Amino acid sequence: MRGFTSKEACSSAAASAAPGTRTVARRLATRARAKGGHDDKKTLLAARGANRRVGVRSAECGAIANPTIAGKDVGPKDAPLKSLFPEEPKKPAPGSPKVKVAIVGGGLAGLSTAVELLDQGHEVDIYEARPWYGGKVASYKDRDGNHIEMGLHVFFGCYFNLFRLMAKTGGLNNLLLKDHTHTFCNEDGDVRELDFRFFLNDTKIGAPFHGLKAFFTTPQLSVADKAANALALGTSPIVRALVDPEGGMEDIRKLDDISFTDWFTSKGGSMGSIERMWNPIAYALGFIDCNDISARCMLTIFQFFATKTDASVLRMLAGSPNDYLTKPIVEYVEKKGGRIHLKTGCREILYDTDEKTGKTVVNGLRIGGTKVVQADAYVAALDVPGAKKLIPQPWKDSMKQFGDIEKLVGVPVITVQLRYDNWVTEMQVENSKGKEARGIDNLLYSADADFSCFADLALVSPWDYYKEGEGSLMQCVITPPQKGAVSGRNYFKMPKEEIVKYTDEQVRKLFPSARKSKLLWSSVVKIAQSLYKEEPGLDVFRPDQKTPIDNFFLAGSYTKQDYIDSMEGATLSGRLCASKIVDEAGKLAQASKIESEVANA
Ligand SMILES: Cc1cc2nc3c(=O)[nH]c(=O)nc-3n(C[C@H](O)[C@H](O)[C@H](O)COP(=O)(O)OP(=O)(O)OC[C@H]3O[C@@H](n4cnc5c(N)ncnc54)[C@H](O)[C@@H]3O)c2cc1C
Repeated sequence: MRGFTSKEACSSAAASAAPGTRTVARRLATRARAKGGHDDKKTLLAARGANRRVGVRSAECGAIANPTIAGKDVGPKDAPLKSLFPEEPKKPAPGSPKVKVAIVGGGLAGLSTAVELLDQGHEVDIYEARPWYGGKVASYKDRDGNHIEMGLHVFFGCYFNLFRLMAKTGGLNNLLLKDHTHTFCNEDGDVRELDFRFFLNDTKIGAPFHGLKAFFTTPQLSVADKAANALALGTSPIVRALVDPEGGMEDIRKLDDISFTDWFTSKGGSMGSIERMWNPIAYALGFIDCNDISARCMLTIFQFFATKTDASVLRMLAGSPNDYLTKPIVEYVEKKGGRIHLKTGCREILYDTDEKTGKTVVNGLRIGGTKVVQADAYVAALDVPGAKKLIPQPWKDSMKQFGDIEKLVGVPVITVQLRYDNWVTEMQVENSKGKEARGIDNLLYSADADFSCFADLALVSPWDYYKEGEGSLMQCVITPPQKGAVSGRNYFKMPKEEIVKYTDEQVRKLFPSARKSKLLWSSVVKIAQSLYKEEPGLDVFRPDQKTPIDNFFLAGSYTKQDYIDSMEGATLSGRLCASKIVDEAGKLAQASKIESEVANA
């Protein structure tokens, strides 16, 4: 019936420790809120400590706490590949040229670009179309004070660039460590783990052995599927990556033309593993299934999981993305003199093309209605639909790098929040102490629902989402929303009430405790084009951050970088973009014609 089969004794310790400590954390956090939000630092810090204790207890019973995630310790030595963690920029020499940079887009990529440029002493303005910053990782409060998120965000242990950014801007302690397991929820409370916790005589056993242990012991796959899995992954570039990570990645890049299903089954992998394990993971990574996702995308992640012990550990924000992820970054930008202009979308890129040389130079951005702003360098830190719309058609027609962007598409996704009066993931877990109730404080996957990944925000991110007297706040990511993974329903066309009805029905199908619970509140966020669709053959069309136009650059998770479309990819793209601007600063300053911001009628 149920999971947690490996290490019952360990589950028992976690079960007895976690709810207790969580309750303390919740009470303290609630008290802090009651005392006027987040101003009562002492109480909040106490809550923070209580939450950390959940991680500490978990570590004692086998989950891997990552002691290197502590600001100063995050560095290239931890990154799986050189290409994933650019060198730290050198301190600018006195008198080195400074440039003024206009960044369009206030998502993580735009913010990351801004932080890097400001740290190098350059001047930055960010122009964001929406009334809030953060892009796809944004959240805002509705009229009743509920935090509405663009999507459920999970942090893998290999987010070295994002951890570096969060450490720099003071937000790293806002991440809560989860048990080192990946949890699959099947119908009727049948929860099964892929358990990376591996200790022999109290010695932590790391990569690749913890991964092998996880895959060979998981009850989510049959013995036959495990054997087929071993055959397929055992002949993959991951094996090369174990001794030669850069070489392994080279081989993985070559697998962009084939879907994960085609590659995996050609190597002897079974459809059983695809259906019960890899599809939910593919949906969580790229919002598409294994038939649609490229083998490169999946194997990139597997490589990190296989070669770095803590790459597969999950962390989640202590509260809403706005308060605990983007706000510290924005405050850092503003403290360093950067300016963020919200509700200030860029309508048009203004440029001149020399008829003789064919050379194009950007000379301004049309912002809002009629205002024009000028800078030495311009960055489009946009999502795929935003970039397609803003980049001038003549550029797409004449410069391949811009034309290629038209070949990329965004995938739709729907995020549903459901607030219950009870703890819906609470399970009767049987272990050496008997039966006890346990809520699941981690990211959850399911092959039995139209939402393939989800979490109880009241447990995983309690500082904003735990509410005294109420229960779970399930945040469910419906992928693919045009043909629900299990039901085939077209959610995108449905009104909100119907989406909520079907999502709630499926929560009840998965968790028996949900069947006794009352749905109190719900919200639905639809994004028609979110991540770029990582289907076979498209990686080659991702544009570099440097473009054929000397004073125009690109950033964004969809641009060329060795990570998948993600928060880490967006942050990395910002670092790459900033370093390319810094490299060109002398030329850009010399070529600059701007004197001040001009307003044109
Ligand atoms: C539902 C969901 C769940 C996700 N879960 C995870 C996860 O668990 N882990 C993970 O790592 N990643 C996750 N992601 C992916 C992650 O959120 C993105 O990869 C990342 O945030 C992209 O950042 P970006 O800055 O490149 O793009 P965006 O966040 O899209 O930012 C682009 C910005 O440009 C602005 N803009 C567009 N046009 C204009 C214009 N003309 N003028 C001014 N501004 C403009 C937009 O308003 C937006 O703010 C998830 C995404 C979604 C949608």
